[in-house]
Amino acid sequence: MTTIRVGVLTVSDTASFDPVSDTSGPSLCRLVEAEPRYKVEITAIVPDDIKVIQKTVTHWCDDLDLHLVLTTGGTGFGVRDCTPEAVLPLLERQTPGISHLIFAKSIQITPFAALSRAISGIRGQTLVLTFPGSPKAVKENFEAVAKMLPHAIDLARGGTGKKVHEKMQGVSRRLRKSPYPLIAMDQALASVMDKIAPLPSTERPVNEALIGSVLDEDVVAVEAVPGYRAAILDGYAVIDTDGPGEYPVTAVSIATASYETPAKLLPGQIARITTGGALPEGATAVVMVEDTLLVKSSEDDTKEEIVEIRAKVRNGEAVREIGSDVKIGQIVLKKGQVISAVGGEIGVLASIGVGKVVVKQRPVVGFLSTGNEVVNHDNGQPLKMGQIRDSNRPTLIAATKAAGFDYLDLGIAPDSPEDLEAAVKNGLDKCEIVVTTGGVSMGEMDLLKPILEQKLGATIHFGRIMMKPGKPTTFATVPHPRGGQQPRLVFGLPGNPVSATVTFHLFVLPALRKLAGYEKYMWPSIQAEITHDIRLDERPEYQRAIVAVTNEGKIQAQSTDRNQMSSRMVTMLGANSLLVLPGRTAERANVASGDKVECLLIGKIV
Ligand SMILES: Nc1nc2c(c(=O)[nH]1)N[C@H]1C(S)=C(S)[C@@H](COP(=O)(O)OP(=O)(O)OC[C@H]3O[C@@H](n4cnc5c(N)ncnc54)[C@H](O)[C@@H]3O)O[C@H]1N2
Ligand code: MOO
Ligand SMILES: [Mg+2]
Repeated sequence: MTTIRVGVLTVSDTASFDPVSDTSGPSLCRLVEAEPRYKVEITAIVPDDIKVIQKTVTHWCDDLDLHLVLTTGGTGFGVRDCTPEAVLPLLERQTPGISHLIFAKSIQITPFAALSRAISGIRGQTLVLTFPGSPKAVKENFEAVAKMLPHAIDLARGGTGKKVHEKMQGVSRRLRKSPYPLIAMDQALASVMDKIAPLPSTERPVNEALIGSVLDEDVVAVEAVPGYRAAILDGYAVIDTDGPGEYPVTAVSIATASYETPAKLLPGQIARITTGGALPEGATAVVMVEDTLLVKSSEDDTKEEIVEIRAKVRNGEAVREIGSDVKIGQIVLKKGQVISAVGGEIGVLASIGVGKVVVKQRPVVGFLSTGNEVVNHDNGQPLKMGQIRDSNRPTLIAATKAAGFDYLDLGIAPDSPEDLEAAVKNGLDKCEIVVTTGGVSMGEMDLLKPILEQKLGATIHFGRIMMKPGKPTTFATVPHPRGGQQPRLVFGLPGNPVSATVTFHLFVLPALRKLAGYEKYMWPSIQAEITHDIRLDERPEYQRAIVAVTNEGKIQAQSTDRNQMSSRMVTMLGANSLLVLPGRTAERANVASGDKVECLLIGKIV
C-alpha cells in the first residue's frame, strides 16, 4: 500500500504569533498518523491571510505533490476567516460530496456545524480539505472521511491507483497524460539521496577484495615501521663522530631475519651492511659503498678487513629509525577512508600487519532488462522482425563492475505482469538496489510503475524528470523483504540504451556509493571549454562528451556526436563526461564554441 503523504496547515493569526497556542494542528497530526497508511510530511502555521494561505497550499500541491492537504482554521464567520476564499480559487475541481458528508456527520453532533463554511476539492493530484479550527471539530471532520480518503486519493491521482492498473487490461483505457509530475533533476537527485543511509559494517580480511570499501573504524598501528633500525643504503654502518679514515670491518649485517642484534660496534670499527639490514648497536650512520675504498682483504680474498671511509656523515644519516615511517599507536587510516585500487591503503594496512578491518557492507545491485522484443545480445541467432539485442544489461553490469560494486544478473523479463512482478520480486529479495530498464513510459506495455505500486507495495517517489535523456526515469522504495532494515531501492530506467546508461551514471552509481558509505558520492565536475556550438534542448540535457587536456594545458570538451538521440549508443563511444546543459530559454538558445560548460567526469581523462 502506498503511504499517503499529508500536509497539515494551521490557519490562525493567534497561532502564527504564538505557535504553542496551536492545539488543532497537532491534534490533526495525531489523528492522521494514528492511521498506519498516513504520514504527515509537512506542517505549517500561517495567519488568516489569503495570499500566504494560497502560497503554502500551492507549494504543497504543485511542488511537493502531497496526496492530501488538510487545513484547520479560518472556515467560520469571523471577519478574518478567509480559508475557503483562499483555497477555492486554487481548486481545479470541487468535491462537494466530501464537504456534504462532513457536514452531515457534524450537524448530527452539534447544530453549530452550520457555521462552518468548509470546502474541499482537487488541485493537480492533491486532495485539499479545509477543517474548522478546533480540536473537537477536526476530530469529528477527519473521522467522518478517514475511511474513504485513501480511495478518493487513489482516484484523484488517476494513474497511480487502480486506474493505472487498468492499463494492464486494455489499450483503450490507457491514460493519455502521465500522472507523474515532471520534476527537476535536482529535486529527483535529492529525493533519491534522502532515502539512503549507508549500510551496516562488517569485518573483512585485508586483500584485493577490499578495493572500493569504506573503512568504518580508525586503524591504529600496533606495529612500528620499521620495527628495527635499518640501513637505507648498501655500504658501512659507522659511528659518525669517527669521521673519514681507515677502519677494520668487524661485522656484517645483511637484510635477513634474525632474532639477534648484530654485534655492538665500538669506536674505530665499522660493519658492512646492505639496504634494509639491521644496524649494529652503537652505529649512528651509514656510508654508501660508493664513498669507500677497500684497503685490505683477507688472504683468501673472501673478507674485507680494512676499508677507507671517504665521506663525512651526520648522525642518523641513511638510517631508518624504529617507527620513523609509522609509529605504534599512530592512526594510519581514518574512518571513512575509501580503500582505493591505487594500492596505498592496502599497502599501508599490510605493512603494519593488520589482517582484518571493519568496513561498510557493500550493496548488491541487480539488473533486469524488460521487453518482449529484447533478446540476449550473444544468443547467436539472427534477429527476427521487431527484436532488439539487449545492450543495457551488459553495459550496466560492466560499469558496475568497473566501479567496484557487486551485481546480480536478473536476466530479461517479458512484458507480462506476472513475469515482471516475479522478476522484480526476485531482485528485491537479493539486492539492495534493483535496476530495471524499459517499460516506464506511456506505452500499453509499460507495466513497471503499476506493478511496483499495485503488486509490490512500492512508493513511487518520482516517475518523470525534466531531463534529456531519461525523462521517464522512475524511482521507488519497497519495504525490506525481511523487515527491520532500510527499504530496497528500485530504479526504473528508460529502455533506450543511452537513457539507461546516462541515468545509471547520474542516479544509480551515486546511490551505490552512498549505500557503501562514501562521503563523496556524487560525480566530480569541472568546467571545460566547448569546442563547438550546441543548440540547447527544451529539457536540461546531459550530452555525452570527451574531455581532454590540450598540449597547452587547456581543458576542452567535445560532444561525441552531433546527433545525441537516446537510442544511439554510438554517442557513448569514448565518452568520459556528461555535459550539463541548461534547458533552452527565450534568453538563451545556444551554447557557443569557446563557452565554459560544466562537465561531470564519469570516466578517465586520457
Ligand atoms: N507518448 C510518449 N511516449 C514516449 C515518451 C513520452 O513522454 N510520451 N517518452 C519517450 C522517452 S523520452 C523514452 S526515454 C522512452 C522510454 O521508454 P520505456 O522506458 O518505456 O522503454 P521501452 O518502451 O521498453 O523501450 C524504449 C526503447 O528502448 C529499447 N530497449 C528496451 N530495452 C532495451 C535493452 N535492454 N537493450 C536495448 N534496447 C532496449 C526498446 O526496444 C525501445 O526501442 O519512451 C519514449 N516514449
Ligand atoms: O528522455 Mo528519453 O530518455 O529522451 O529518450
Ligand atoms: Mg515504452
